[in-house]
Amino acid sequence: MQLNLFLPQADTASQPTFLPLPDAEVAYYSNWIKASEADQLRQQLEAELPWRQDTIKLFGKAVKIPRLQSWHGEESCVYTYSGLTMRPHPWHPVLLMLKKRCSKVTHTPFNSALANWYRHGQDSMGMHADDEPELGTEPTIASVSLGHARPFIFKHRYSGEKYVKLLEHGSLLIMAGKTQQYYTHGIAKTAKPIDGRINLTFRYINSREAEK
Ligand SMILES: O=C(O)CCC(=O)C(=O)O
Ligand SMILES: [Fe+2]
Repeated sequence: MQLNLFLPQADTASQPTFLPLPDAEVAYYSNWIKASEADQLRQQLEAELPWRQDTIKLFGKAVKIPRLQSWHGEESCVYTYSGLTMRPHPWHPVLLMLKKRCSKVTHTPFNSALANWYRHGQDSMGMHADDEPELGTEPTIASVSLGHARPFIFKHRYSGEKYVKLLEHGSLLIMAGKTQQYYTHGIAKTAKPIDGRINLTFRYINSREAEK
């Protein structure tokens, strides 16, 4: 049913690849944004978003998360993540432009975006699913990557099977359907001396759910 989300659009530069993940719906567009524009967007977001390094509680201890983050969207989009409640910053023009482009591809609305800046190979994101109640049961999440390509790891929650997809500069990854119910995902650290990467995940937050 949801596969029509991914019908090729006349105005998108690339055609999607559907990842061979049982129980999930994931589409990948490489070169979704052409390299010269992606370079410029990355520079602008690095310079202009109000980046911060948050602290979360892990086994009762305060730990700095290994990356910088910035949360944007409509005022009602308060988001709770690893026990951290984030109030959104207003939309940045680049985020608003990309949000509209993502909605065109997915035919779904987005009202918020989480920006993550992996400054180097030691920045990472632990395995998790974007399955908070405020995202709904089958969220469509659009993930735009800018900068050094990093392997994105999927792990099936029941079979344990892993699948790795390299998320390239200017790419778009769409996760939909039961992807969050059946898989966790994350970005591992690497000892390689690599350049930074920004990832943007566009989401739809149902603020009524968040209050329950
Ligand atoms: O950096 C990425 O590609 C993953 C980001 C992610 O999983 C998230 O923001 O929830
Ligand atoms: Fe995620």
